Amino acid sequence: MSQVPRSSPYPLIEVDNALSIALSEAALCQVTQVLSKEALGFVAAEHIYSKSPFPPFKASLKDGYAVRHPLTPGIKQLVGTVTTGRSKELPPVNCDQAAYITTGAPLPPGADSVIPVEWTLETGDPGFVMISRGTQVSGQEVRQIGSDISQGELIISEGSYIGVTECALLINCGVETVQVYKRPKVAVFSTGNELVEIGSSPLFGEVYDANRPLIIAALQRMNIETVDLGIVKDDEAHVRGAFERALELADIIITSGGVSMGSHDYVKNVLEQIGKVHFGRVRMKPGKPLTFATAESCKSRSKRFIVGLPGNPVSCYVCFYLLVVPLIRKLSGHSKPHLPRVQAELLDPIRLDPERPEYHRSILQWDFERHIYQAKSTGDQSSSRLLSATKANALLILPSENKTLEKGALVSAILLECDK
Ligand SMILES: Nc1nc2c(c(=O)[nH]1)N[C@H]1C(S)=C(S)[C@@H](COP(=O)(O)OP(=O)(O)OC[C@H]3O[C@@H](n4cnc5c(N)ncnc54)[C@H](O)[C@@H]3O)O[C@H]1N2
Ligand code: MOO
Repeated sequence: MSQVPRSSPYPLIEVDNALSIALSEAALCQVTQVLSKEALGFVAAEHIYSKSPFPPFKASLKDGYAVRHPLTPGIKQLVGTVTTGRSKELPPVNCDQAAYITTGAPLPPGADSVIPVEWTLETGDPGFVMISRGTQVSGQEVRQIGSDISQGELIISEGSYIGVTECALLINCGVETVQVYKRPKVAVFSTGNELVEIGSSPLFGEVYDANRPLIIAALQRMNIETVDLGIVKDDEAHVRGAFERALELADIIITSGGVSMGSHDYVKNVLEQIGKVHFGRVRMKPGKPLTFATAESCKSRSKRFIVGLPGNPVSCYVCFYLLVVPLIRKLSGHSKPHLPRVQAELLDPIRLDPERPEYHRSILQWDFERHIYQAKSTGDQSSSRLLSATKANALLILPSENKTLEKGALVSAILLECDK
């Protein structure tokens, strides 16, 4: 035990500094081509332009009668019917004629305007219609070609996230395939002699490995491919072996546990041997021993990013959203790697930590009368109490000060589980 270091060799750096170090190390991944209908969750690696105008033809905005402006009220001869889809060709509509048309159908030749059915009456003769109000302008109730999106218009910029509406937009504009950034692949392992898998019975001193399932679930939610490397024993050879394997398998390696000052905390030592540790302590609560390193794979000589998350489950969770999520977003091509932040009003007084800024788990709710977010604490913030994270949708960023923030105080909050 006398060999245990009494102080950490790693300077305690500020959170913003830690984030900028990690993000400046992260270079963009490679580009790949995917089908637009399968592009959900990727980031565009090119500016994308519309292949066709939308609408691609002059389309009726109403169910009614296609006519030619100027049209005065009166009885008009019906030349046919145009519905959506491929209608049979009609003779050109002249000034005294009309064609029945449904919403979204293409205007027949000669017609430039539409009279809604509400402005018409039946005549008793199916070959004629009574128009009670004439046209005011040419093009009334008509969507012009390209009026929504013109051909060649920029629809998605490079670096933008492709969400549900962007996928639909690509298809709307005839774009079949897109260039996107490849998402990084992530290997995950937990370290700890005390850890057992759920399904086995823990003996005295053992606990279930909750962090690995937490990290893997959060990665799956982000559509990130994961490699599960299981639980690794707290000894140098096993930890080193796990890192060496992981370096060949994934772009990012995330571990939990073994990063503080204990006699069995080997993660930092091993990282010093296989790569470069950029930081090993961050002034934040929870998550002080958060560690970030880079290394190279032996075979491909590719740069790998390694995040050693602290073992306490809530510290692991907070550090995942604070550092790992922006890192993955940056490596996935996001032009804005950070999760969005909003301002919120405290619903309860909170005692601040005088030494470390706290990332306080909170439930944000919208106040419909005052149009602001209100933040409700999830209670006891112990770094082992996962209950403090279960209902949280935000992390309040509380400054380090020796005082209590009163109810009603305004604080910044990081929104969790946001894709865009
Ligand atoms: N002398 C000091 N001791 C500690 C310091 C310090 O600065 N000086 N920092 C403390 C802080 S802050 C944290 S956070 C923890 C983090 O330590 P480790 O990353 O080394 O984590 P472990 O010691 O391996 O485990 C801590 C705790 O978490 C439980 N754990 C670990 N892994 C898992 C898992 N996968 N699933 C569920 N629970 C897990 C473990 O059983 C321990 O109870 O260090 C403090 N110590
Ligand atoms: O920083 Mo540790 O994460 O407080 O428990």
